[in-house]
Amino acid sequence: MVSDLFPVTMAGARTSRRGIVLVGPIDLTLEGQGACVVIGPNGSGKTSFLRMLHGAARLTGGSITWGCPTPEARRRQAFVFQRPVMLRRTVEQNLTYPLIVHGVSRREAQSRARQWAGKVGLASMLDRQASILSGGEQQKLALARALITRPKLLFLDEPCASLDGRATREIEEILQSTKAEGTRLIMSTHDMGQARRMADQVLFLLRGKLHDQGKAPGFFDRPGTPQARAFLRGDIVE
Ligand SMILES: Nc1ncnc2c1ncn2[C@@H]1O[C@H](COP(=O)(O)OP(=O)(O)OP(=O)(O)O)[C@@H](O)[C@H]1O
Repeated sequence: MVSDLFPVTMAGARTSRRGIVLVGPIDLTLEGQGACVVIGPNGSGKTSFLRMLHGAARLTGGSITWGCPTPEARRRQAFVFQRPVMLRRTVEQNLTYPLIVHGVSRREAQSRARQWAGKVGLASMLDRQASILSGGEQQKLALARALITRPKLLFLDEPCASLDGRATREIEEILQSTKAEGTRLIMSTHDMGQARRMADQVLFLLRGKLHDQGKAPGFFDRPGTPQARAFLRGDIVE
């Protein structure tokens, strides 16, 4: 039996760089369902929070405890960055690569690559160089490349930054069906429309601390702190 990743518990968790705390200490337990959306002003620590939880930023204090051993938890997570890094290869090769690295046969990898390219609307672009795709197409490829490994948890850092309305909607549709299939999403966004559309749970970061949190949609109507209220109104919060 495969044990569950969740709940994950952060106890005094923090990450620092050259002695400066980027985010933390954070005390928080996350359960395994739905989309958790991380919001907050620029520099409040959203990216650092995601990276710390994923293990991409070193924990410099406190602990993070998964429902299963940490190496197993990390194997079952994927991370989509704000500016996806593409292999200088075709769309198909970008999709087959993570599978082949995990020991999947080339034939099986190609079949799954075609299936995933179809799911994200890139079926006609399999032979195209990934580097010449548009921003929206690259972000869809990055999503498919993350999802093709069937992660239980997907981190997304501003997945729709600099995308237009249509590309944003397409990405959100993929994320909604990913969520419906049981993958936990933890994502940051500056787009409060997107936060409202996507969130089951909201974390509001301010100056590297978890300042407020709540379930959606209630959080958006009744944030618990004046700072969260001001941020949601669009006021400058520092
Ligand atoms: N590698 C690093 N070295 C030093 N400081 C860093 C590093 N990465 C982030 N920081 C600092 O940590 C703080 C939090 O940054 P982070 O990128 O996590 O915030 P954010 O909420 O994601 O910001 P944004 O909304 O602008 O993307 C900022 O003050 C940033 O300058």
